[in-house]
Amino acid sequence: MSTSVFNSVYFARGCLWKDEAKSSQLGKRNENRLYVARSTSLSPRSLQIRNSKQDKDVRVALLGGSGYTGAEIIRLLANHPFFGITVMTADRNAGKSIESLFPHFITQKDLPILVSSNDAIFSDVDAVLCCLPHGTTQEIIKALPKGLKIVDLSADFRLRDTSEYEEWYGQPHRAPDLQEEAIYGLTEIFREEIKNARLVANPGCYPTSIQLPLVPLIKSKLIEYKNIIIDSKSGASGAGRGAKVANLYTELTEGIMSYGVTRHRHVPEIEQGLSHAAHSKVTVSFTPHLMPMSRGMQSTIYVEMAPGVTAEDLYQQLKVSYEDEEFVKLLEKGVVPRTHDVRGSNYCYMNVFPDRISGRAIIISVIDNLVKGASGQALQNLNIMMGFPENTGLGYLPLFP
Ligand SMILES: NC(=O)C1=CN([C@@H]2O[C@H](COP(=O)(O)OP(=O)(O)OC[C@H]3O[C@@H](n4cnc5c(N)ncnc54)[C@H](OP(=O)(O)O)[C@@H]3O)[C@@H](O)[C@H]2O)C=CC1
Ligand SMILES: CC(=O)N[C@@H](CCC(=O)OP(=O)(O)O)C(=O)O
Repeated sequence: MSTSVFNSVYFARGCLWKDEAKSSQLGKRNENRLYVARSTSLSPRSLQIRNSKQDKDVRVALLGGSGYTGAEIIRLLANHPFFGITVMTADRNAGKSIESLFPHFITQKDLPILVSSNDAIFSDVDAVLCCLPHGTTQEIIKALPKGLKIVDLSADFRLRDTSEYEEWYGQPHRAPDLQEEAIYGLTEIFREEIKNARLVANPGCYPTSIQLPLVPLIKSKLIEYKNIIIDSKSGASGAGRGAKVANLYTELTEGIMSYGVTRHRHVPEIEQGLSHAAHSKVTVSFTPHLMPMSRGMQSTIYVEMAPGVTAEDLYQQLKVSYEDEEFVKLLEKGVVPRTHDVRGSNYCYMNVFPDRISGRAIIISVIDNLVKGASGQALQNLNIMMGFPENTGLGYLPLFP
């Protein structure tokens, strides 16, 4: 296709050049247009998916590029027209190239070499995506130059009460001042606050799959705040790439395993979000399970409805709450959400079912733990913080089968 034909095809489809995109109403919700970077000569080379800064406007430092969520950021950013990775860190893997750790990135030759956090230089960086283990992140973010936009995927800035952090994470909070300014990044619920945030605490994967259906139902007082029972299941990538016996093939395959029973560290995060929605204390029973699959997450939630409320009322409320949302989808009545159907995408699919027991309902929600549960939601948030339409670069359809 010649350049002029290519351009006219794109213009005909309503695409904007990137400076038009930036000066249009930035951060506008559910903008479905496709944005393309300006390119004066469109050779096959210039059409290859690329990751480094090159023509891209926002220079991103990716901390923890050698982990699973870091790799997912790299995959998603390959198609992002405005964000390019200019700095990438690792710990044990510092000094290596990304393709030596992830051979599926062999085409991404222009990505920087992984360096240790101490050797990373942030002078030419606009934004930071922090994909490090919880407990390491507060010190590292504290030392970053002011003025950078930061999305932290770890749990280090999610709990507003620093004593609660200490109780559940077993160490004192090392950046309480930063905690005060951190905004909780459950995009569909805190979009307005995220727009002006400097530091966003990206939610945990379980809390994302649980709060998305429950927050609107709690806000509208359709369900009781007690007796909420949550049974969640995660693929093994949720535990990261580090070697652990529990993640060996032999330990995972042909079975499921409950863990963190009664004391999983996501409980305070889930209760914080639900209590904020209720304006009073909400407690939940939560049990996560490790499943023999690489990615995907399902939360099955059992609730007691307020007097006189039916499952149809819950369904209608979720329909209203999410009808304009691009990434949260209430399925047709009776259709069971499956992890298969969101795999590799930034979607959360959900549905509500009347329980056989009167007065109760069962809600099922599914996400991909690495996308809406981590890196996809992080990019959705960074898009908003940098003034781009929040779906930019996130137009991945689910990967099935
Ligand atoms: N996996 C998931 O589904 C989700 C994860 N999260 C959170 O995102 C964060 C990253 O998770 P994930 O990618 O799965 O984890 P991984 O274990 O796969 O990756 C961790 C990354 O951090 C680096 N790292 C490890 N220790 C240190 C340290 N002390 N100082 C600096 N860098 C270090 C690792 O480098 P190296 O490879 O060199 O050791 C690696 O790049 C975690 O906080 C996790 O809880 C949130 C939602 C979902
Ligand atoms: C399967 C598995 O191990 N999952 C992780 C949760 C992943 C996640 O969202 O955790 P963060 O709070 O660390 O971001 C866990 O249970 O600890």
